[in-house]
Amino acid sequence: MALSVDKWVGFGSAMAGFGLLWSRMPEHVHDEARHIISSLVPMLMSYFNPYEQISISEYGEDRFRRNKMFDAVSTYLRSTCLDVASKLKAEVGNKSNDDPLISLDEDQEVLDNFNGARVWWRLCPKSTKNRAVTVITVPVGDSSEQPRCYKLVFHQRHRKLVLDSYLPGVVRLWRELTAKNRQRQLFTNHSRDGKSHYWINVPYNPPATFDMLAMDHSKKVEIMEDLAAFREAKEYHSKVGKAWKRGYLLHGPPGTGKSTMIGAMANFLGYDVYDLDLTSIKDNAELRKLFLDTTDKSIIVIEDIDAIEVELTTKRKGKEAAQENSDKRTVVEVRDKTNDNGKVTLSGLLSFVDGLWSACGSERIFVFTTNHLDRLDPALIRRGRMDRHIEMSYCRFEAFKMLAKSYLGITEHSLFGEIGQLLDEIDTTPADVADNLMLRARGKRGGEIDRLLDEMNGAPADHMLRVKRRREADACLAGLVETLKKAKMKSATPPMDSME
Ligand SMILES: Nc1ncnc2c1ncn2[C@@H]1O[C@H](COP(=O)(O)OP(=O)(O)OP(=O)(O)O)[C@@H](O)[C@H]1O
Ligand SMILES: [Mg+2]
Repeated sequence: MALSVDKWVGFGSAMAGFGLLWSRMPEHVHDEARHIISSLVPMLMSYFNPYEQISISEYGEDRFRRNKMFDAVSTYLRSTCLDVASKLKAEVGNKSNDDPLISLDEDQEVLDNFNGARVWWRLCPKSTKNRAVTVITVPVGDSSEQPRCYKLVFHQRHRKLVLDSYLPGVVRLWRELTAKNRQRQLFTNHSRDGKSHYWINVPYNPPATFDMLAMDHSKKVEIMEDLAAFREAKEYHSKVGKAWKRGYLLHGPPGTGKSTMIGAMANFLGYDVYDLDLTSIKDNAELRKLFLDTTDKSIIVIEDIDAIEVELTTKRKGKEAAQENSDKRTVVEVRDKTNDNGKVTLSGLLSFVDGLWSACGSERIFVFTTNHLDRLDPALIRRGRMDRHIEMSYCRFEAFKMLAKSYLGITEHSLFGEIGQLLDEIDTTPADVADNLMLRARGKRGGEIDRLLDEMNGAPADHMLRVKRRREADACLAGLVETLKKAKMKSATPPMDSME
């Protein structure tokens, strides 16, 4: 079929050439005859060549910009038509796995079916001339070298279907696949020579997922549902006239999983993360520039907002307010010395969260974290400003069971009862518990385990592995009980100065 389609298109070109020649016939040919024959040419052309063709060039008109339609077609063909092609090309992809990137080789033609219509695709190599007949072509510059291009051939009766449904479908699939396979990025603000600020980014693959986040189960499900609803709520937001953004305030003691939660959110939504360091930003104008440089589908994070807010509060309330709290005063004095004029102000920050500027950009999530909810300016935490306040709290038994499952792969153990009781009595962070569950405990008790395995030498490998895991879990949990008991004793002992 490849040949026959080419022939038809070639034949069409020949007929077009003939039409051109005919229109330049010498004067002596009778005018009327010339007119009749000229009008017959297009009819003959479409009779003999019922095929039409669309070219999609690799580069845009200016030769510098890639034509995204070309990339869309490459992705589409890679995912749908490779099975029927015999000439393929392999390259090393830019993903972290070793799977090569397979694509259609040049001059390989493939057939695709769409709603009963047959269409043919071919990747044409770079050439010095492009003689194909085109219905729609991506224009190319004056240079004699033509970039690579895809040619799509279809019967003229399918023209509407191809233009209105098939090609938009190709673009849609490309967008979906690109969004799915996209490498997430972590951005942070950086200043050049202490002057202008810009974002720098690195690939971001946070290991945390909601599955492994140790916290109250129903609270976790609620957050996941909230995020999922947000992602789908484009129409809702435009209907009620609200910017498509959401604010979360994560609060709780250090080591309770606030940063881990941000990673889990990014994984869940597939969004990029912008980690905004407010302390190094000069003024509101810089802050605005940075916000405007963020992309849609992103999480904008400001960690430890209380530390920054100290300064902002001071700006609003005057120095007396700062003197009430010695912690705060230290920060304020340093900041005041270094920044005399322009400052980032609370109102500047809030204008992006829910003020005038919040309408710039969409599908953004703001996450503020703090260890001290009580130190925040009421303007920042008033209802409606941050959509959700999420408390990350100390590790209790339910959270511990999640950690034991992720770290040790166990759901029950004879020490669980004692651990549950101890966790109810003392405030321990998930970070401390997780630290005890890491198999680093082998350092302490690994010798015993290795001796045991030596004795078992000759037993089936999977049995040995099971025993090894069990022993390691025993060691970690025993270590955790020891740590918790020590912490309990410490908290029960009155401090020295109170005994005086
Ligand atoms: N709720 C949790 N679930 C699972 N792991 C946790 C949890 N909390 C803490 N961890 C573990 O402890 C480490 C430290 O936690 P994380 O950095 O998220 O705490 P944080 O609340 O952000 O602390 P800080 O206030 O100091 O920034 C994490 O790498 C993670 O391994
Ligand atoms: Mg943190």
